[in-house]
Amino acid sequence: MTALGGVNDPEIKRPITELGMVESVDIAERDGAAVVTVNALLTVAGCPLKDTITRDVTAAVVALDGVADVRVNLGVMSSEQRSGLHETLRGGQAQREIQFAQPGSLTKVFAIASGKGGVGKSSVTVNLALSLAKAGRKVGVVDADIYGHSVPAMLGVADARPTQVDDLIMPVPTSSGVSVISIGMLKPRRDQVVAWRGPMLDRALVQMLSDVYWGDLDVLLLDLPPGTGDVAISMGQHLPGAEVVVVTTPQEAAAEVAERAGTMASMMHQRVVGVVENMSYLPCPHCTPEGKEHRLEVFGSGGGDRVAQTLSQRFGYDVPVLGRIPLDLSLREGGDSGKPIVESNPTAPAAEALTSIADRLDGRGRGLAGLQLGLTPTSKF
Ligand SMILES: Nc1ncnc2c1ncn2[C@@H]1O[C@H](COP(=O)(O)OP(=O)(O)OP(=O)(O)O)[C@@H](O)[C@H]1O
Repeated sequence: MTALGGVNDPEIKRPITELGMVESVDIAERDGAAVVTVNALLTVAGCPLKDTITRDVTAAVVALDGVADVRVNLGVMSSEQRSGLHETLRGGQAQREIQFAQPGSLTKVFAIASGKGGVGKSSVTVNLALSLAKAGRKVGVVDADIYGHSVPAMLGVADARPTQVDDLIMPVPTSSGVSVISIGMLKPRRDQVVAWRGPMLDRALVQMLSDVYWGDLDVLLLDLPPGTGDVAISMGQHLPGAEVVVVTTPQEAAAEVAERAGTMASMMHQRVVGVVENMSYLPCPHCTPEGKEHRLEVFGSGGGDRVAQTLSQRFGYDVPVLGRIPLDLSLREGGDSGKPIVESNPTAPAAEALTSIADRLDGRGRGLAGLQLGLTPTSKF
């Protein structure tokens, strides 16, 4: 049981022994060595991660002295056992609440916003998530982009559906350790259009934040839809402590709408922590390394600086440019193949720029500067 205590459920990320997933362990003797049979219980029938659980249980037990063979039998929890698990995970709380909005929450929440679509917001989100995970942080991603919801594909789990234990949803684990839930996973069919009005979108966002068992995360990243619509308003209401990163391209027209996205965050009393300029330039493929690098400014220049300056002036605190990411073929390819560039080509300049932005975000302490505290003056008696 001690050895099995080192095996985590891949979705819940807690020891299977704590979750009531080990029904029994039988030890028989064969030629002076032990043959161990572990009867484990899956949360739901057809759990997509049963192979991972079998492999991890086998590895943990076979490593023990004197064990010759391990057999793993998988059963499924009864509804009472599932209710017990549900109770354990909810920590006795019956009430649905957003853990990240609680005053004592230690999870840093960053919403990745943009004015217009296609500027690379989702690519930035997944690469920041992976960089932070590589730095040892426990990271969750909420893909709230109702138009694109491209995050699962970029993380290599395009067709995954989350496991549900009663009314609790498990985020989908990825090979990089990042857990993800996407608005696309809440639709009955993948090709269905999200044609929802504000209240429905609000419910979907709340569901992704409160009905999903996120565990203890260090960082939660939200990929917002482009623009200043319903999801951004809901996010502001439900996660007032979230900090916002604005993604833009260098182009004037993109910068102008990005400023509006940043201003929207401030209207919702959220702090804008900085601007990421994506598709900043294309390193000229014909220039030799000894010469000064020639940069092709495919989308013009100055957008990131412009957004940073305007927002700094408007809010009265420093909104820096957190980094500039060049155009890079391997960034696009990494997104398409489910292996983001910080993992597939970490020494590429675009990957290094993304890693350094993640480091800057990671280094940020929690502060109250620039935040409205929502205090209401009371009259003196
Ligand atoms: N720096 C870059 N170099 C090369 N390709 C990039 C870069 N940034 C993003 N792309 C590519 O541009 C396309 C759009 O990027 P992405 O989906 O991340 O944008 P988005 O802002 O999230 O879009 P939407 O809001 O429409 O979902 C993708 O194919 C992505 O791979």
